[in-house]
Amino acid sequence: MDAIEVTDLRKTYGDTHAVDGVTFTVRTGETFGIVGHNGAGKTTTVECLIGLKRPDAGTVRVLGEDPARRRRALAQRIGAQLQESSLPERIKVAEALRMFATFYREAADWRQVMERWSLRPLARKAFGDLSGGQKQRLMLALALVGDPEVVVLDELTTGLDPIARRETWRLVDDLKAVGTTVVLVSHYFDETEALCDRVAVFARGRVVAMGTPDDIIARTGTASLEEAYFALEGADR
Ligand SMILES: Nc1ncnc2c1ncn2[C@@H]1O[C@H](COP(=O)(O)OP(=O)(O)OP(=O)(O)O)[C@@H](O)[C@H]1O
Repeated sequence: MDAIEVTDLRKTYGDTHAVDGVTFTVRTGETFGIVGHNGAGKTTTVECLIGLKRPDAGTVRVLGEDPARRRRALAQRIGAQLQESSLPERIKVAEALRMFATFYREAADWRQVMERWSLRPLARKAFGDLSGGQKQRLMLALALVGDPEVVVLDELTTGLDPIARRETWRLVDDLKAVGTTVVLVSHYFDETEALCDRVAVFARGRVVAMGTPDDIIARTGTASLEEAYFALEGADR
């Protein structure tokens, strides 16, 4: 069974067709990229995947369930690191991990998660005192403490310096290695190209290309996913 099936998804805000007939599937164990520029409909799509938004039309199935109806049950099986997600400034790293573990019926051992994501030296540090990269590492660990089958990462490395970005990429590679299904939302084409098995390129609420980064690059006769995007985006207008 595919981990995620999205068919003809539509979501409108007033006159804005934020998501305008999007179809894709994510295979179990795959790292799937949703890439596109600001306002392309990426976040709205993932909000529908995790049940935060209800589609106007189309169907969404995550692990065989409808997130709009089964959000609470699915929350036990999906880990999400969302754009601009945050924590209280004073909460300590270990405290946050311990607290998040209580949200899940079958959580991972939070101490092991802390160890695995190299957070032990920061255990007693307050969230507000962490660097951008450390905060991101903690948010990623929190998304994983429920031992999820599917992980959704939205704009994982926005605002990070190049070193912290590369470090975060390695963490995503580690996730892939243990067979977790990952949906990676990004407006960085290099990141998507480096990390994802397959990619859906979004523009103006629609998928303008889908496939492995190599396929999309070859099909468009370009040298990178970013160049491919501009070629497709121009052709789509
Ligand atoms: N709650 C809302 N009310 C009105 N319009 C919205 C709302 N949420 C999103 N939109 C609009 O829908 C479109 C798609 O937004 P969305 O956030 O899904 O795009 P995105 O690809 O994730 O962009 P970004 O990379 O900037 O986060 C945009 O034009 C946005 O302004």
